[in-house]
Amino acid sequence: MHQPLAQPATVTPKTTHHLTLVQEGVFPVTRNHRGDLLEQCPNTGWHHAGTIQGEGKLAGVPSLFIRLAGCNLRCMWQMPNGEVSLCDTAYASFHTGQTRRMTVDEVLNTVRHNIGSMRHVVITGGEPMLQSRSLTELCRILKTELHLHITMETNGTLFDKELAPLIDLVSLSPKLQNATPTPASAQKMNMDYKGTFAYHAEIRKNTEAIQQWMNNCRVFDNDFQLKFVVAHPDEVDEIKTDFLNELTGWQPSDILLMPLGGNRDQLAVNTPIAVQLAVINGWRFAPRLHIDLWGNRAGV
Ligand SMILES: Nc1nc2[nH]cc(C(=O)O)c2c(=O)[nH]1
Ligand code: SF4
Ligand SMILES: [Mg+2]
Repeated sequence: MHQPLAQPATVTPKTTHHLTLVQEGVFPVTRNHRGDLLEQCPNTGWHHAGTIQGEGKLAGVPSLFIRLAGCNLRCMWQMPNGEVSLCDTAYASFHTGQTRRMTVDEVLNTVRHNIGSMRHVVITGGEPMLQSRSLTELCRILKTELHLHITMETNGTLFDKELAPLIDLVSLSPKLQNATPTPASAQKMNMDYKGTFAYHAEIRKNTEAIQQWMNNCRVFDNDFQLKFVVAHPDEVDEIKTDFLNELTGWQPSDILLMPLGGNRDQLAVNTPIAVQLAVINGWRFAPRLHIDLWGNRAGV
């Protein structure tokens, strides 16, 4: 059962902004923003808060996650075997029926009551940059008062110069052509191809915004990673031509290949492909440890 440990005091409001999160909001947690113990244990199945970062340069590092709702893209991948793989967090990006509005103070207090010995928070989505003004207020306090390391996962289509200095590791995950819905893939998922899907191809690539993030990292001594989802060897040509050749100031160790797949079966197919392509090009392979551990469960 939960240990009756002394809890940090809930801090009185100092902030003014709100954030729109998914239902689980800050995860995995055992206490709410007031410090009360929750009845249910987190989706990890553990009786304590926290998980490990499953992806990227900091894979394996104990972390708390903050998942914001809404995304400016609607990704859908056609696997080489014809299967369609939807965004692994579609409930956060475009099936956002159940969201949760919290004040920045409520988010901060939830972090305070659950952070324990962890030193890392990961802000993810959906696309967190759609709420960059509120995020700036949140991150300023996460850094100045809680002294936490902040990773932000973003699709790299948007930049914000106020927020950038506050992000210790910006995890840029630009989307390749393979992520754009097609009439056939949308139909397979019983979704309407029209409307926002049509914008995917237009807005998914913004190398100016990516370069601004990378330049800011150099100025403020922060780090970045360029994380590409792959399922097919041809995608490496596109990564080089459309992204790496247009960008300056990266090293091979900043380029990560992550296998396409939101569940264990899809990952099992695409992991050997991503590993081989990483080895051939001198880049890194990025696992998805949370999917290995918990499958496609949310809030882990
Ligand atoms: N443990 C864990 N690691 C993660 N790394 C990136 C995640 C994401 O969904 O953005 C994620 C996630 O949802 N859980
Ligand atoms: S950009 Fe990321 S969060 Fe948004 S739809 Fe694509 S995979 Fe999902
Ligand atoms: Mg993700």
